[in-house]
Amino acid sequence: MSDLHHLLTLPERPLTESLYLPELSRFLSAGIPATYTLEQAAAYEKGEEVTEEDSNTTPLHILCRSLPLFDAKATDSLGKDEESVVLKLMDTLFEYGAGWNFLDYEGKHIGDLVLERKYPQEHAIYQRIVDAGVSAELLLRKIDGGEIEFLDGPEEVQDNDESGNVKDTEETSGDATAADQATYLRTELEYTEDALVTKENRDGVMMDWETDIMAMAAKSLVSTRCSATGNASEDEDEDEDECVVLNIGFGMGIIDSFIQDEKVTKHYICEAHPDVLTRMRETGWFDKPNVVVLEGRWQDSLNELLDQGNVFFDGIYYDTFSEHYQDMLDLYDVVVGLLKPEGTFSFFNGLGADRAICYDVYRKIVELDVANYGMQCTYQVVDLQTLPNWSDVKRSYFNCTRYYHPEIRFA
Ligand SMILES: C[S@@+](CC[C@H](N)C(=O)[O-])C[C@H]1O[C@@H](n2cnc3c(N)ncnc32)[C@H](O)[C@@H]1O
Repeated sequence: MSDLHHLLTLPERPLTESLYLPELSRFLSAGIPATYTLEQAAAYEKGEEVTEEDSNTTPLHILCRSLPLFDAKATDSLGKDEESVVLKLMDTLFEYGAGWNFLDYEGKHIGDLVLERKYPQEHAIYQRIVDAGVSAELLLRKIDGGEIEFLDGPEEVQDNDESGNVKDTEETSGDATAADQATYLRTELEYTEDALVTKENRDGVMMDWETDIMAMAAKSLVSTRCSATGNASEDEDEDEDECVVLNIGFGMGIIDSFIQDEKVTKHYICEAHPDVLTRMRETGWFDKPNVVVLEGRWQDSLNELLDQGNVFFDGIYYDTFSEHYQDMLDLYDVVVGLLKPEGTFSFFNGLGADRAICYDVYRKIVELDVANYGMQCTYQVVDLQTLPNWSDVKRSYFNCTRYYHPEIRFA
């Protein structure tokens, strides 16, 4: 282990600035990279080369792994002064270019390690990593000139990892359905008892563990205007009190059934996949008196509605498949044009949900992005009672125990 790495094992307590900070700065200003990994140090000692496949146990990993367990009552837990030293060490490492998104020799992210040491997600040390992630992602966007390579997952992608229902940005060999919309729309789908999957690859397009989330989302969409208890359509002034809702992505129709329970005046459903549209025909969705089905991709149908200029929504929900965060950014442009001033926009939030830290980074990114449109995003945080069972689908797309349900409204 190099001296830099040893320093970050926090060998001496209590942690003080004078004990740690000048020493760390000395190493880094002497040219040791803040990303210098244990693997590189080991290879150097043996006179070997580090291969690309090697893991990346960075100085930040060593620091996070070495934190005392968080326990407010324990005598050896971090005091406030020590916490501030740790934050300064992190700041220094980030200033010198430490990456926030590497996986160490156990496939762990620095965020995972802090949580493993029992620090709560609200803790300043964990939040420092979130902030680093947000800054890095926003910077990457600028550097890429708008080509967003957004949180494809940390540097090494494990089996079974995938970002959520903007359902992934990671392409895997021989399977582009989750990554490429055109491929997905040509792919045959199959409805099973509790899921909608791609027939050949068994990619989960929609699964019924999301039912409680869909119920909550349906309530949000009608929250400012109407609900089953206060049926707006029976009011005298139709225009004033009508409640018009749009759902983008039918899937298993779970949210649409909940929306129907709310007795909305008009319920638009936008769906692009031919197999799903067939299912909707077979199950009577085209015949429901208050349902308008917009066939085709939202990118086409919703722009037509915008051009029409006479349909506005109290609630808009977005939950598609094989789209990327860039698509959501495009959608914000449409949402601001179609949402009524007091309306609610929400979406299935699987953004970065293959890992708690990435999920927390996305949580903030969305807040910042919608703020650019004069909108505010608030989250209901829900402890998931039913965790997904991935045995029948190829890859999981949600690995967190808490769900952040977004409600976005004009501020
Ligand atoms: C995850 S499912 C939606 C599940 C739904 N929320 C439910 O409660 O069952 C995603 C759906 O979005 C549809 N979809 C994907 N891309 C789309 C697009 N660009 N426009 C419209 N629908 C799309 C898919 O065909 C699929 O039916």
